[in-house]
Amino acid sequence: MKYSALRKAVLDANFELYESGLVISTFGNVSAIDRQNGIVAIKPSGVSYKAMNTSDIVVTDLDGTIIDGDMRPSSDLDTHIELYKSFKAIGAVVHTHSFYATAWAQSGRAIPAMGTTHADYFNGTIPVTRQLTDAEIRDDYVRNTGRVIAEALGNNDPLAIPAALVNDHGPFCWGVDAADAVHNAEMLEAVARIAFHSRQISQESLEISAALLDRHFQRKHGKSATYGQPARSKQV
Ligand SMILES: O=C(CO)[C@@H](O)[C@H](O)COP(=O)(O)O
Repeated sequence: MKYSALRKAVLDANFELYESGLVISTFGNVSAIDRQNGIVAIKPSGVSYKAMNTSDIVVTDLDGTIIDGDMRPSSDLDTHIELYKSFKAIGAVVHTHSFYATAWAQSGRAIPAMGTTHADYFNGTIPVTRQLTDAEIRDDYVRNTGRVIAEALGNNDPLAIPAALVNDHGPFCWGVDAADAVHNAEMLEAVARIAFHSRQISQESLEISAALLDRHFQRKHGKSATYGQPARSKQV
């Protein structure tokens, strides 16, 4: 089978996503990009995770044209492709409807860095996008979803804040490869849950100091990492 290594990595990441409990039914999807060959491998649309196998993973070019595979690619393909074009350092994209992150997204609220758990994985506020206009929903909706994510990240390093909450919809995460992107989706859901309950307890919006944010993020992902952690921003 062609593109078997990329397909297998994407299949395994989709299985991990399902086993993590971040998705139910056919919600969500994982893709990865091979930038050298200009191809994307993505979950097929509407297929049960339990029934998926390597040959079901659909391979497209960066225009979204299917180059190998018998099934329809995920309905979110154009969002994934838009993120690959906007964020050159990422190697994979994950979309979920995980409960807490989706609740923050549907509420139109960004998740501020309320504590060190957040700071360990996200170097600042996890942004929420603006709502799409009726025209953006009518024309090129899926690609426009990717555009408002890139807009919400602004000048932030996408590997330092590897997630965004799409208003009215749900979270998109990314990483250097499919396993990293799924891990970031798991960390996002944990942070979203802690943030929800922290705000319920405190009845106000909390935010840690820039010094504490930087200390925690840098010690896990910065150049001075002492734990031998791979630098998250390795190029793909
Ligand atoms: O966001 C949505 C639906 O709201 C989609 O992500 C579905 O959750 C999964 O669609 P497929 O990947 O099966 O096409």
